[in-house]
Amino acid sequence: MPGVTKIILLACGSFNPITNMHLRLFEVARDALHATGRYSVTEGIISPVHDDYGKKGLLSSYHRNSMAKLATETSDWIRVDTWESEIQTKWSPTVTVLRHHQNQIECKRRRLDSNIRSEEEVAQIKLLCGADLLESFSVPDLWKEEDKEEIVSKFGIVCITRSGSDAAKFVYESDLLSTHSSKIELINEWIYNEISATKIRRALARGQSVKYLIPDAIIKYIKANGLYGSSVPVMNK
Ligand SMILES: Nc1ncnc2c1ncn2[C@@H]1O[C@H](COP(=O)(O)OP(=O)(O)OP(=O)(O)O)[C@@H](O)[C@H]1O
Ligand SMILES: O=C(O)c1ccc[n+]([C@@H]2O[C@H](COP(=O)([O-])O)[C@@H](O)[C@H]2O)c1
Repeated sequence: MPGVTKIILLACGSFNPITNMHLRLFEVARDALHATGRYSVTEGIISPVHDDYGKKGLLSSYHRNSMAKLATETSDWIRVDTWESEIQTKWSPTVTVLRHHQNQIECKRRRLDSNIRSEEEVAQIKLLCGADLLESFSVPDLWKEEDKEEIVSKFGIVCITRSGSDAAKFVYESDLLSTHSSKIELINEWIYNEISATKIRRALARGQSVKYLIPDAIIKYIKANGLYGSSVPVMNK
């Protein structure tokens, strides 16, 4: 459609484990982007971080990817991509992951070129994140300046505002982000909740229920593999 930009949303993170909140980010983003009439979201990609990221308590990418794949089984547009966590031999900066996926799209298009009308535009990868990830841009020495610049100016960011954060103020106060504010979509999640992977891990370690917070298939996987300090309940043995 003329004037409508095709978008692929890429979410990077630990996904340790993936929660309903992570999946919800994609749905909220797609609805809001479509409502603008300017974008068509064609795909969502979840890219769990490499084990070398070294965050405390980070489970192996094997398990994190398996759970994310189970969680996306019922989606017809969100998928898990393991290039970052399994093909790479070390942690990759987020800009490298974005570049990889943009290249993939462009290579695929070249392969299909004869079947595609030349004026048809190629889909653009955008970083999908929560406000906490955007706000981590201000943590000293965490992100390289040139990476932040490339992420926001070349790819663009779709940020879902998490309760208690003030993403608009954060963009205003950052020279880099406000210069490129046309490349940043801030989307309000009105039906917000406080599900976080940290709280899920904590509940599991305490033997508390996480039903309705993460998909049932993942609860089953976690229990079956004894992850996060959970154990198989006696009656289910
Ligand atoms: N409740 C939430 N609202 C909005 N965005 C969220 C929320 N929870 C996570 N995200 C976003 O999901 C993406 C991946 O999250 P990630 O797994 O790294 O963090 P997390 O769920 O906060 O995990 P942890 O609790 O282990 O730090 C990030 O962009 C993060 O900002
Ligand atoms: O590219 C960077 O410099 C960079 C710096 C800090 C974090 N990231 C990415 O941001 C994500 C943060 O995940 P988490 O679980 O620490 O919130 C993860 O995918 C990291 O690879 C990326």
